[in-house]
Amino acid sequence: MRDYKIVVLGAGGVGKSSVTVQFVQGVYVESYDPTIEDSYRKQIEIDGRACDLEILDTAGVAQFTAMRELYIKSGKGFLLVYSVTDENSLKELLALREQVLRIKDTDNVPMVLLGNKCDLEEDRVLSIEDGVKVSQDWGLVPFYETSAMYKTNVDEAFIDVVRQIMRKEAAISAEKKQQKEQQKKLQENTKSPIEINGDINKEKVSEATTKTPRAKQSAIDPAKPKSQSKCCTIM
Ligand SMILES: Nc1nc2c(ncn2[C@@H]2O[C@H](COP(=O)(O)OP(=O)(O)OP(=O)(O)O)[C@@H](O)[C@H]2O)c(=O)[nH]1
Repeated sequence: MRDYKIVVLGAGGVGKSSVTVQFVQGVYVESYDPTIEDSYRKQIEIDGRACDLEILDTAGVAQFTAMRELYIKSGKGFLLVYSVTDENSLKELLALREQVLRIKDTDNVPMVLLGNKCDLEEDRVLSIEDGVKVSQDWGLVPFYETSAMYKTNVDEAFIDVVRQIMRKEAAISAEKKQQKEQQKKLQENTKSPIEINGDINKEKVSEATTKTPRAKQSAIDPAKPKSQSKCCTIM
């Protein structure tokens, strides 16, 4: 079973805990209790592979965000959550994504963008198009409008990020394998024929052995031309 560490990030009150608890336990948390840090585990089969997910529900409110950098360092995949009822929560995500890319030191980080509370149509201030626009600006990061309350797109979002991690890990191990093979080929090519082929080795050794006396002879025979003696010395 493989381990997948997923980190849920976003502003305070957007529904990070609700989305996480709905995915892990299948229940909706109505009350609001600002998170400091909660860790959940869930075992799930994705594409025929058993996965052990460790999900870190992080703090959104400013006074609890000191540990964020550490969470990001340890995370393999990220759920970036905003609320469709809160314009600022989407703006906050822009800075959060930058922080993730900076800490990970790559643009290729498994992540999904979640516009949560999509059931609250009357309070909505951000449209689907607003989310799509951000997803496009981020290089087509998968985007889901979710409702933790109705479990809309919640499983889909988590499974998407795990699949991204799987693809990334597969690509990295394929690249490592290719590099090893290239290195092996390079080493073989730089070896002399004597080292590569045992038979050649024997042949060369016996040839060299049988030729050595002649070489010595020609070297001490002043009657032989110089070019011939050089040839024998090389062997
Ligand atoms: N209608 C509706 N309410 C939601 C949804 N998701 C969360 N809520 C409510 O929004 C409030 C905040 O949800 P939380 O899940 O605690 O938010 P959070 O992002 O974890 O908040 P912090 O821990 O402070 O960062 C709670 O009262 C939830 O019941 C949703 O999809 N629809």
